[in-house]
Amino acid sequence: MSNQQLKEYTKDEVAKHNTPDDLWVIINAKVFNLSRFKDMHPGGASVLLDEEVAGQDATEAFFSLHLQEVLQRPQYKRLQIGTVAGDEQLVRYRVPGDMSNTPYGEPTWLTPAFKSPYYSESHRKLQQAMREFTDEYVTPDAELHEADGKRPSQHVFEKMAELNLHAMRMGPGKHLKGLTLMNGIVKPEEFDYFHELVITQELARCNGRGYGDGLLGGKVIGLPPVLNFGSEEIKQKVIPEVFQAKKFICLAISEAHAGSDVMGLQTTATKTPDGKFWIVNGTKKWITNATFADYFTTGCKTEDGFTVILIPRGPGVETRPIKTSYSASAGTGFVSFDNVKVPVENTLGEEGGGIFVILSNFNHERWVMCCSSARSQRSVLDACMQWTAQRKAFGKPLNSQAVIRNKLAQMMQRCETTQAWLENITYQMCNMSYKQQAKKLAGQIALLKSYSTSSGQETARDAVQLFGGRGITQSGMGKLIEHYHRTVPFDALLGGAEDVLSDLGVRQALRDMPTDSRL
Ligand code: HEM
Repeated sequence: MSNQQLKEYTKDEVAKHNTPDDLWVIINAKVFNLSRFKDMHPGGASVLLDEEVAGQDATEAFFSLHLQEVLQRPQYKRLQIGTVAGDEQLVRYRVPGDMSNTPYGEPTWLTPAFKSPYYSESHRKLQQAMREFTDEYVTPDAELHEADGKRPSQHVFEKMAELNLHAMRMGPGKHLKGLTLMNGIVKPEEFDYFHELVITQELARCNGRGYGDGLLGGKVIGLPPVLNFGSEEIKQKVIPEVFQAKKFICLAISEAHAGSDVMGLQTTATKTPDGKFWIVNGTKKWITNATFADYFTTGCKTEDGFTVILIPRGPGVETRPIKTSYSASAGTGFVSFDNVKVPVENTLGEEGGGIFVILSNFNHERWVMCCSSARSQRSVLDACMQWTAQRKAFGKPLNSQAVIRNKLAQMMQRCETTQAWLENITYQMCNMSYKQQAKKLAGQIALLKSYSTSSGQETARDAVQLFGGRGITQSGMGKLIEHYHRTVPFDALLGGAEDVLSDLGVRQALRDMPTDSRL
């Protein structure tokens, strides 16, 4: 019901409705009739009958105990019967596309009065469009399927396909040629890594970690070997199907036997005597999107070493879900290949050259993870800033305590450091060839990823302390914190474990140590 259709009441009129059978309250300048709802109220009837609540303005009490989204739910919106004459809303309701007005709630480039050399008008326009798109289509679907474990809805995949988001998430390149990107906001030839950063960071705001990976995380890592190393025939068939969300693809590398140690893999591919087919045998574990994938970009041991082969779902390919501590919406699965016959034309890159195919993919994958990790941490900081301002303990807001402010300080430092380093690396990526990136940035990206995920885990731990019991509760005011704290280890493991990445960063630096320098 719009405000125009709602009746206006004075505060005195509302105050007369303060009995169990006739119970009204004012919340944010709106009048609610809770007479029938009180017995179904999850917080109990007694709190609503309190003399400071029944018939009174309960705005402060309400917002100290509920997320504002509660009032947007249709079943509760219906309880609203009127507005209060002359009363202003105390709390601003968020609408799709809104920017946070909390200090540090957005990266500096999106904060009024701050400037950045990295972003142009098209980045800013894309950011606004992505924010609206995420709020309107992605977040509601994430809320639903993070909880029920079903894969993201086909209509979301299709909406993303219409805007060519699946193509844009593969980064800049020839694959964008001729496509209309986000209704023409960005031209294919101007699309750069900052546009991709914007897309990744805005999608990360859906705050569904498992769902977010379900939203074609498998494609982001499984399709590049096809794009960069597939035959023309394979590319022409597979890429359009995947970009249009008609088919799904995943990367099948890790096994029960080996994860970061790619050369330790045991899945084998042997050629048929006529040399026309591969016969693939083996198993893969923790494969994102496996349960609904149509194609598996698979690492195999071959006669010449390690080879990557594109395996379509078919006879001999089985997948089953693996229950992990994030949502089954990610489609995390166990894959078995049992005498699977695949044409040799499905080989991606050189036979025996698989390690190059996989390694060239790692930088981009890890950088994407840094983008989303930086943004998720910021959403947590935003929530902590709001919570510690509105939550009162011992008669004062939490943020009036120095020990609380110290936790906020550290969160701000981690967020700003991660984003600034990320933007610097992104700028270098925009100015280096793919080959140069592999040579010069592998170490930087590895170090940033391990920094952002270890700092993310510290932020998660601190945020739980700030939210108390709500930080370990899956509904209500701390649900974002509970979710982040439970799922942040996925950032820290997927794409390379922290210790492995830190070590990689240092080893890359040592490789370039001059032999002629002395202290
Ligand atoms: C339109 C009016 C209201 C609606 C629709 C509503 C709805 C809800 C819902 C959905 C929850 C569960 C939230 C969760 O999952 O944690 C809840 C909890 C609660 N509500 Fe309300 N409520 C309303 C008004 C009020 C008011 C005026 C008070 C007064 C102080 C109140 C006090 C509480 C309390 C104490 C809880 C438990 C909070 C917790 O466990 O953290 N509610 N309410």
